[in-house]
Amino acid sequence: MNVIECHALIKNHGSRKALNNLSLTITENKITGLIGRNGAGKTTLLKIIAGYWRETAGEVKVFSNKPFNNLSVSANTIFIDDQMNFPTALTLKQVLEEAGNFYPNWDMELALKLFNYFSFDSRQVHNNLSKGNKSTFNMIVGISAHCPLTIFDEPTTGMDAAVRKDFYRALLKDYLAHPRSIILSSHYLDEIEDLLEDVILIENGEKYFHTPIEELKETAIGLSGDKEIITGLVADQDVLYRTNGEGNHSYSVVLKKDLSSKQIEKLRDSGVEYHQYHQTICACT
Ligand SMILES: Nc1ncnc2c1ncn2[C@@H]1O[C@H](COP(=O)(O)OP(=O)(O)OP(=O)(O)O)[C@@H](O)[C@H]1O
Repeated sequence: MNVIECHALIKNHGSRKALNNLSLTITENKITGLIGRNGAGKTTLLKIIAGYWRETAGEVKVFSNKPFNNLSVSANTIFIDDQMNFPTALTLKQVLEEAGNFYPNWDMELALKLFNYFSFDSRQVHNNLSKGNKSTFNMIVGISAHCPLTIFDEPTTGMDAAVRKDFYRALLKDYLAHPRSIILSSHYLDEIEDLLEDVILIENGEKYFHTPIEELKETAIGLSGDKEIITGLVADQDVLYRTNGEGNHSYSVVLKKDLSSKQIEKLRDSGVEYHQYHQTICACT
């Protein structure tokens, strides 16, 4: 079943085009990574999918409904980011208790387990938490809600490396027990690649590729350097993504990995940089 369908989606923020004719389909019960550099349009896309923002043009369907201001979509969706606010009069523990009234699949046992594991104090209030602890608490809400569509927009802001690792482990463990549709946006594919089934790369509001992660791992390499040399080298290759910065030496491509060792040697001799796929994508940030 398709959980999300976007067709020719456009979103303008004033004169700025944040999404530009973007089409994609996400099927149910998958963890999908949404990758792109700053300003690529990730948050805009996710807020439209979550029903917070209305598209300028094109079509978006979530659970077969237009998501903007739609009660059925919001009952089945949770959107976690670092701007989340909770009532200031409630302690963290009370927030977890109240969440059970909002989310029909709320797993209080899991919420309390994670709450204790990450050493939260039940009397604390959300407003007074550090940036990293806010993200950690938000993530506990996001996982424990067991929403059919769970969206994490840059969920690890401020978390240190150990907590990020624990979060990804907790998310994967819970997803395996309770499969659902999860979208995880990040600048860093290498950090989340072990969780993902599919990856979507967007750039300048457009989709560059949407592919199973295993396929990407097996088949992709990145090249960057002189545009003319690279264009000549990849003329007969299956290019997944290309970006054309300013000047001759900022051209990058991600392509299917069927270069011979001779070709790779030639690349290095000609000054073209050769990377594993994720290093090139991460370098976009
Ligand atoms: N509320 C807004 N008003 C005006 N412009 C906006 C607004 N939100 C986003 N934009 C613009 O839309 C474009 C896409 O921004 P968006 O936040 O969706 O990108 P992103 O990929 O999530 O970036 P980041 O990784 O930095 O969070 C950017 O050019 C941004 O400046």
